[in-house]
Amino acid sequence: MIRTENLSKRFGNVEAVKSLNLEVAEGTAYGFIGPNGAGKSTTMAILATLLAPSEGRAWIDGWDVTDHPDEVRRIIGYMPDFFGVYDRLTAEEYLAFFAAGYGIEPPRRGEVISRLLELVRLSDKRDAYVDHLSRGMKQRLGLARCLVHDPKLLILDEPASGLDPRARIEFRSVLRELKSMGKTIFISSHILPELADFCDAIGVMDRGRLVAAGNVQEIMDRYRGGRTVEIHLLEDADRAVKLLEKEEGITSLRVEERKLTVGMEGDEHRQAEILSRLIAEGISVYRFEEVATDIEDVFLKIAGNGEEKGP
Ligand SMILES: Nc1ncnc2c1ncn2[C@@H]1O[C@H](COP(=O)(O)OP(=O)(O)OP(=O)(O)O)[C@@H](O)[C@H]1O
Repeated sequence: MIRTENLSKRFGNVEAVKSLNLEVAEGTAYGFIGPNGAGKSTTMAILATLLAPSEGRAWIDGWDVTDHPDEVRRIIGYMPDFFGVYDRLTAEEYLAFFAAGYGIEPPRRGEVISRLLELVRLSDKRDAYVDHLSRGMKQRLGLARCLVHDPKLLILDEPASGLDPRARIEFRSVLRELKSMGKTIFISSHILPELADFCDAIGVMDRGRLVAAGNVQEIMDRYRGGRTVEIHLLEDADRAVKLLEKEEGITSLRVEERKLTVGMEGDEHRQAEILSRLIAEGISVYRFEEVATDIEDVFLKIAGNGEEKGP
């Protein structure tokens, strides 16, 4: 559904996207992950035919985005990271405006709008002014707007950013429904866990490059390395930190008040050794346990090593 070949975009001296080779199969929910400035929005705007690439090519469902923008626009629904919502319109009028823009004839508009409002769970807000809607509702209305022409592919740029947990869950459940309808969903976020359990595949961008791509589990296995242990203390972390900093094979150390999250090489014997050192030092440990590696840590590892790893 999406393919790019050496896709690049420069803004003056800034190389926002560097030789990107991406493939997204039809029907996939694909998470496009990366920190701020990684090049996600730029890539999405090129795929949405709103920006011209500096080099390389991109195809949507076989259509070249540069040569066939009209065909591409019929296939995609694009939700940018910021969009206006025409405050003086009701939800229904807002969608009617876009339905008209997409050439949906007036007799069909009412039905299309009802169906969309139901899908995004806003049927009861049909007559509400858009500026009276909560942020989560506005986002869902924005999603409905990019569905008016029943596109096969959705390109959603950080749709969940700024939403509270409940609004995120609601948004995600609408996305699940769209996925079950067979839509291909290309969605970006700078937070991997937010997408990991929803997406079939992910691509991680860092400084314009795709540094990892594949199914979530494969990527986790490839980059996990080592183990993570949580150590809970009855005292301030200073003494424990000093001790751990001298130990070999400690790959990361995060302190949150009296809890330490320690990335380390080695197996359970090594963990036992560390625990006995802490105890021998008189440090009051009341919990010491291995935890599943945080998916966010894996992401930071990938993104942090981006330049070296290559696609
Ligand atoms: N119109 C523009 N003019 C100049 N530089 C730009 C423009 N658009 C993007 N950039 C630069 O290109 C790089 C990639 O930006 P982009 O917005 O694509 O990243 P992103 O991964 O979407 O980040 P964010 O999550 O912050 O939106 C950044 O360095 C950005 O400053």
